[in-house]
Amino acid sequence: MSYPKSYNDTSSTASPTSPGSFHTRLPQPQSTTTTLTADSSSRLPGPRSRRPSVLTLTKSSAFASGQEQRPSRTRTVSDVGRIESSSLQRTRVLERRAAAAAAATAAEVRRSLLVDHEELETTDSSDEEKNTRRYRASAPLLDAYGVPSASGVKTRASMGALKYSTNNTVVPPSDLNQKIRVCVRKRPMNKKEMERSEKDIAPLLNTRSIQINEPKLKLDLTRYIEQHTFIFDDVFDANSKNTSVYERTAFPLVKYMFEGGRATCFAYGQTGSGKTFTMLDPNHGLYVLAAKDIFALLKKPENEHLSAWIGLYEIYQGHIYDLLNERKKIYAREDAKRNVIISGLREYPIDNVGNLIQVFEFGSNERSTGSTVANDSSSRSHAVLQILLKPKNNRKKIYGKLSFIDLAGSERGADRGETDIKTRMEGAEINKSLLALKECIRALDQDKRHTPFRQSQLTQVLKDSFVGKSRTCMIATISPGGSNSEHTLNTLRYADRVKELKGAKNRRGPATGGEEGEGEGEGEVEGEGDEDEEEYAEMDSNEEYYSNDDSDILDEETFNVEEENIFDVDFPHEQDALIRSSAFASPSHKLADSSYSSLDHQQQQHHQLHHHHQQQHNQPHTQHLLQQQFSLPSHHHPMHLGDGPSYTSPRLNQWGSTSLHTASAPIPGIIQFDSQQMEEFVKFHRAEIREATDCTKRESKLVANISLDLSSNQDYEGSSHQFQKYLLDLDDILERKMAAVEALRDRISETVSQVEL
Ligand SMILES: Nc1ncnc2c1ncn2[C@@H]1O[C@H](COP(=O)(O)OP(=O)(O)OP(=O)(O)O)[C@@H](O)[C@H]1O
Repeated sequence: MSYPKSYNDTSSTASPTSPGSFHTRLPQPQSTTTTLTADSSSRLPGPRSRRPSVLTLTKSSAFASGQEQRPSRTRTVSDVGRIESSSLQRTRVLERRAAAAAAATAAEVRRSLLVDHEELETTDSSDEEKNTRRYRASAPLLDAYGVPSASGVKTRASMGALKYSTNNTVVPPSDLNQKIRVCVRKRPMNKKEMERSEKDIAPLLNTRSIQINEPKLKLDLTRYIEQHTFIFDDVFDANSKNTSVYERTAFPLVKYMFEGGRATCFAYGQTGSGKTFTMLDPNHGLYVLAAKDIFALLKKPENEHLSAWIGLYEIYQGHIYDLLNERKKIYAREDAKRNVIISGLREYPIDNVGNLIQVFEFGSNERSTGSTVANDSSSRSHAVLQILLKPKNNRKKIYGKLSFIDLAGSERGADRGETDIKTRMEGAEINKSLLALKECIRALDQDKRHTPFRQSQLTQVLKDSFVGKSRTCMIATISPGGSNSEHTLNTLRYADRVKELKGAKNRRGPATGGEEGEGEGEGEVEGEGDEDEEEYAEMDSNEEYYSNDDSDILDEETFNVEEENIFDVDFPHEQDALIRSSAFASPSHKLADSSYSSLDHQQQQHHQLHHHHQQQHNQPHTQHLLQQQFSLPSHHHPMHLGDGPSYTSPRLNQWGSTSLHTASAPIPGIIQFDSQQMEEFVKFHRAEIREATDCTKRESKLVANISLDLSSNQDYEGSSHQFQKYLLDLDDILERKMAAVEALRDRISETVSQVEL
């Protein structure tokens, strides 16, 4: 097992068993202390002295070498007590100093781990000996409990970055009323794993953090362990019962449902990691425990007007099938108030747990399962059990809703042992929908204006669990065995990405409502159109924007397609100004299209930039024009500001005092750009960056999709067709990108040509 560098550093100076190791762990003084003697040590002021270890060594070595020149005196009986008490005192002083020094060292370690990111980053790659994963510099600052402080979150804070400090620390329980909670459940070792004598690689550090000891192999085939530590809202150990998992996951959602909310509890994880066991086990799955509470709550006088209904369906290969109605194919649609309705879904009124279990068991026999390497009865579909609360006098109205989702396994096709096309297609579809789900949760947690519900059937049917008055609890299930380490890490990273965005949200300031996460435009009552709903419609017409991705293929670390663009964030007003600007639409670049004003801004920009591209052959080449314009003696060239007088630098006037040059006092050879001209150029440049960035995003999605298609499509003709389409799309994107760059270059020449030298 390896430890973070700083830990090693602090403990490596002496073997724990060596004499004086207690002292030698203390920070060493800069200078040597050979002049110190035992006598002088006792005169040292306590708090400032940090030299006991050296003192001890110095003293003994001095005695040993006979250099000590103290006058000898015979010990008397009266000395005994004095000596003992002084040595006791000295021991106490040393202990106090050691404790203070250890605390200082720990603080130093903590600081170096959490604050000095640069140092961490640089040691990361080189420090192979430590074999401990370093995390991104975006790690949040931690409070005393190792929990990120809201103010300290710098960027997209990875909860996984909370490291090292969590070991054996008591952490406060997380808030049960958060809009999104992410928990982890570890299952016990199964028979096969025990037979293989696999090690448990996922020890819990406390109730909220878990460590993964990933077995790795160096190039020279030496084995080593890489440690990863994650923090979540709750982490449940292998011996946790479903009841304790329920208390902190689904139970708060049940209460919320009775407040009129829509809630979703879903399990995500590798095949065989315990999703079905956790969610839908007929004896003690969370849905059974929830049902008990729901029926108990329904008996309360204040809920007498409500009744419970259940529906059970699966999403398989992008289609929805009613499991309580002979797998009839059904469809998701929206009602007039934009509530998601599973049209044709058979719902059963239920008033006791026995009935519920009976109905559920009947339905789950219909579910699509298959055998995988890891699980003999693996779910090949997402199963959704929805419990609706409806007013007794109005069956059509939904008061509250709780969905339990048992997702299909999250691992890669190859790992599922998918050999035939059907199974591979299933796997591809599963991966797409899981990525879509993650994107929706992210968008939800960030209160993004657009949530990509249309990306998959899964997110589409869950839309109303995401918008408005909604809450979500994700339970990431993991297997503890070493053979699953890669999947376990993938699962935890997926969960971590969902969780980490809470940091981004918190950074924008606390919620203003009574409950956490409900202050930002939430709390709408059932059926009321909210902002998200309106935007949902808006995004419907723009499906192209949300192409499908596959989490195994799209490298999100490298390119996060949902990341905010700093250029949009910092200067949101500029785009409008740019479009309205007459300078932007200069005669040569105005759109001939009469529908110009009805195009959205992005399209307008695209058209303008594209138009530039088409016109480039009629225009003098930028470089040529620049050469013409800037064909000045070198000391007058604007690129050689150091050689000539600086436009803004202070200059001595005739009386020897300094004066600033202004535009009204032109300097020979320096182009006098109009301030408006400069501003507009910068805006244009920003537009070009946006366009290029958008193109790059599209490229990234395109390559993700083709990778997915190629890996899941075994039909040669189909693949060629997909590939051809990919090439055409790529060509379009590249043309747009080049048009943007060319337009910018044209703009440079245009700007330069408009000024007088
Ligand atoms: N916490 C647990 N305690 C005891 N047994 C468990 C636990 N979790 C899972 N198991 C057992 O592990 C096996 C696999 O679990 P389960 O079928 O729930 O996995 P899964 O994640 O739903 O798999 P798939 O994605 O393939 O459907 C089952 O036999 C189940 O009883």
